[in-house]
Amino acid sequence: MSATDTATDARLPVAGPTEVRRAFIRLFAADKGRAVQVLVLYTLAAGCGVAVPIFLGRVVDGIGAGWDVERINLVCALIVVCVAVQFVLSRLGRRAGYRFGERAAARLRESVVKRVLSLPLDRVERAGHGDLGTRTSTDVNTVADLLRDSGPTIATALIEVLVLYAATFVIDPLLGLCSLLTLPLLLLAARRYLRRAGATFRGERAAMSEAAETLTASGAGARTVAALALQEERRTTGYAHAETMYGWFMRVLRLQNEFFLLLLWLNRIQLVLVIAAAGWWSFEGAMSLGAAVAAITVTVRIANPTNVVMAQLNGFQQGSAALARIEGVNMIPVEPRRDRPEGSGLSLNAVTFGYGDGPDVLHGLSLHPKAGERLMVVGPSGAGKSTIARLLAGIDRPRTGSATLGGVPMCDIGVEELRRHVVLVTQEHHVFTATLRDNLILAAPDADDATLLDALRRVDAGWALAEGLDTMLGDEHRKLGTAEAQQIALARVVVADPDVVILDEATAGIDPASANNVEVALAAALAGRTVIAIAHRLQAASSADRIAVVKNGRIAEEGTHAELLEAGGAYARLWAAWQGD
Ligand SMILES: Nc1ncnc2c1ncn2[C@@H]1O[C@H](COP(=O)(O)OP(=O)(O)OP(=O)(O)O)[C@@H](O)[C@H]1O
Repeated sequence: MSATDTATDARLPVAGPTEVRRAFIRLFAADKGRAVQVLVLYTLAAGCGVAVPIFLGRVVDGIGAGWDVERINLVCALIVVCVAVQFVLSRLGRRAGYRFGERAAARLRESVVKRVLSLPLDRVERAGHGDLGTRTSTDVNTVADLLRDSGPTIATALIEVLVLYAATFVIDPLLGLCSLLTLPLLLLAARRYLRRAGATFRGERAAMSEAAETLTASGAGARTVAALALQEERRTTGYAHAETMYGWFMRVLRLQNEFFLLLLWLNRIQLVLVIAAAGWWSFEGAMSLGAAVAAITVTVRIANPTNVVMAQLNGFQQGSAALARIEGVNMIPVEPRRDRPEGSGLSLNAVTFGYGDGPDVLHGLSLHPKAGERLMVVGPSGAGKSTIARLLAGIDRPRTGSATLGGVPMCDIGVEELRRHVVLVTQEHHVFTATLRDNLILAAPDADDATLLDALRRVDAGWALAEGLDTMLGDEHRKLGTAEAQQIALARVVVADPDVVILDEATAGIDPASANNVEVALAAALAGRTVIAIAHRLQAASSADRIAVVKNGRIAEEGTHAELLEAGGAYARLWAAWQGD
């Protein structure tokens, strides 16, 4: 299988029409009261709107029948009242619709974030930041737009169309039938458009997602791209995705142009039919002039909301396509993780593991860190050290064998429970745009300021102590260097106070001299905990209780620094090479 195939397979699923329909129903059902309120307000507003041409027709007929001025004024006053009431009801409806949309969008946003957070980490990693990012931001915003703007607009216009058609029948049933003549064509055109638009919009969104993924990956891996001179390859891939995206945009535009031109013609044909019939019947005396005027005015007004409904179908299609992608996240099976460990003994028992469909990178490897020991895992690049760290932290599930905490398979333990016992610190650390206090307290929401300051002291973060816990961190505020951000990540671990800490090159971003200080301080802070340190630098190896040497996905040697030097094997060679460096 090619890399591209694997990348595509790793994409998150997209829900089908049934799931999307169910999701819409769920969103409406969650705020039924407000949805009904919006519907009632819009129907009453449309009723007031349609009364205007009917009263106008009465005035025309009344003048012919010799009504006095007072009577005419009274009906005109009624028309003014109808316009005013329609205005007020529409405003109230729009406001209620907006509130409904905002609340539904907020619920959707919360649920998708909650769901993403509950997904297995390896699944999230495989999906890629671009795809997940588009689903949790652009797609949620598109659905929010639909619920807040297009949704209420479609509802208003649809209700208005229905009321206007009903009014033509009330004025004259035959004219009502005339106005309905173009309706089958309109419905056929809309159905064809919706069918083609669904697939087109989904294609457009997927292309946008692919393009975003390429950009994000190129940006995130900029250093690797520069180091391996991959600029040309990334540019070509980027242009290819941009071209695909452009192709989809053009398809969308062509589809819309065809449809709206057809719509314009159908509107005109409908109006011509009604004017011709009303004119003919009124000249023949089969219909009053007032009824003809009212029917023509009503038909003229049908065109506008009909166009609004059709124009908003785009928003509806886009919203449905976006909701299909959001619901796709809900379709990823999440295995229940409810087991509780009995103790905090960590162990890898004859595990084999490989990434995705790739070959095994760990081959029947066993490792049993003892409680309270400082175990160092060393080995050449690509030997499998970080993979061991991921299995020990319960991020990945072994293909065979078992990774257990307190005798329970780690991937069956609830994530929150697991993190109370085992924390993995890598070189990837995130600083949130928030105060220093909020950044630290993430790990233990109940920790007081004294605990936080103590943790900062223990990781040698003098700068943080000097600036204070209220300092706002983030790119827009106090921007942290790599070393400072890493100290925050380490301080979080001290605050979290787990039984087992896995440090995967955790001090690699700090300059060697400072790293030593941080490591010494951290070792003191973590005294009594089980610490598994994965390191390239062998500097601290002599102080480890035990060293495990990994080679080609297997434990090649285990023992203390002195024992391994004496054995004269792989570790002795690594040590000699490192001393030489
Ligand atoms: N996400 C991944 N997808 C596919 N293969 C991977 C992935 N991560 C690591 N590998 C492969 O697994 C093997 C072990 O990698 P690992 O990162 O565990 O080694 P390591 O000893 O930590 O290396 P280093 O010291 O360079 O970080 C390597 O062959 C690597 O290419």
